[in-house]
Amino acid sequence: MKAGVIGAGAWGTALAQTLSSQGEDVCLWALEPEVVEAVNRDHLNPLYLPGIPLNSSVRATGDMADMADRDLLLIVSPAQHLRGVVAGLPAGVPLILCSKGIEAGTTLLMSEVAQQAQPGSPIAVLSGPTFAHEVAKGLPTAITLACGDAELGSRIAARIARPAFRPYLSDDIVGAEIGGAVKNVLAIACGVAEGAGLGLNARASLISRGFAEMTRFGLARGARAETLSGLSGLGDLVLTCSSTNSRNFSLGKGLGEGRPASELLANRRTVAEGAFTAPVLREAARAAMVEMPVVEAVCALLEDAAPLGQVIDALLARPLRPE
Ligand SMILES: NC(=O)c1ccc[n+]([C@@H]2O[C@H](COP(=O)([O-])OP(=O)(O)OC[C@H]3O[C@@H](n4cnc5c(N)ncnc54)[C@H](O)[C@@H]3O)[C@@H](O)[C@H]2O)c1
Ligand SMILES: O=P(O)(O)OC[C@H](O)CO
Repeated sequence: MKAGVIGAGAWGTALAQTLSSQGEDVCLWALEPEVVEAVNRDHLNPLYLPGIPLNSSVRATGDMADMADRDLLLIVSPAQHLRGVVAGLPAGVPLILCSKGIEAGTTLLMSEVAQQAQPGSPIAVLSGPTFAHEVAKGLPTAITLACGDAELGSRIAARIARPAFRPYLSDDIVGAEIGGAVKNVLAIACGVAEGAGLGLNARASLISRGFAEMTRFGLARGARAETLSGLSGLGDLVLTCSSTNSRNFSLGKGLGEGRPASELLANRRTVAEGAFTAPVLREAARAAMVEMPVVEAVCALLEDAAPLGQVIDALLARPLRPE
């Protein structure tokens, strides 16, 4: 069993560590030569997953040609780079998409992008409440594995499951992807509430009303409600909206403290996907005639389109409506 992991950020490295824990031969592709060197020489990834000793069986490469002999590929690049990354892979190998986002310019989900970039490759989606450093330490984690082909999905679930890493199988790829993409934007909103000192009632309201937005949008794009209320939707929403361990929540916290988005996003090495997803989600929601006021508010703050107080007041002044 030879798996390839494409992308050696925090999540790709954590997945490589988890997979390699039970004899899987794992090759990790990294963009940065210093990451390749550190993984192979020191069994560490200080750039993206500092302080976690990696299994010596995790081998890193900077050469995509090394993926030619892999029979399973996990794609863990930032969402906006997924198309380019997938296009360079060998054809016909099952792809597990682990990135959370919607493609700018096309409003396509990652599975739709991957199908265009590698039309012959079977696709699954892995998404759920999974802080990378916790998974890498072997802490208990449950996650959704969505695959349209039930037999392939079962085989992949059995192959990636570990004693403390439990995939739950679904056939709703769209639902799993929409949960993961939308929760990042809502986590920015919850971070804003934290940074602006709006209190825990406000956070709970944002999670709950945000979930209503996620559900409206998901249903409009063909997702199933039970997927959105599962690990990859509500589960990940709760995780990401509750902790500064989340890059998206932290970004929002900075916005809530009054720091400009341009400063918070400049020169960052790690990815806060919600910042890229927010305007694309707004565009897709408007096209589908789905109201997403929390998402619209996050966009206004990211674009510095209105002062924080005005954005908060506008949300609070929306017409009263039934729940
Ligand atoms: N970190 C987590 O806990 C976690 C958990 C689940 C899912 N995810 C998702 O996984 C994806 C990757 O996130 P991460 O946390 O591993 O990344 P990260 O923030 O730790 O690292 C950034 C990654 O982007 C890569 N990158 C930068 N420029 C690139 C380019 N031009 N082409 C290809 N890759 C490029 C870097 O090499 C690095 O792998 C995101 O979509 C994220 O939402 C992350
Ligand atoms: O740090 P974040 O906000 O990118 O969240 C990481 C994962 O998506 C949590 O499931």
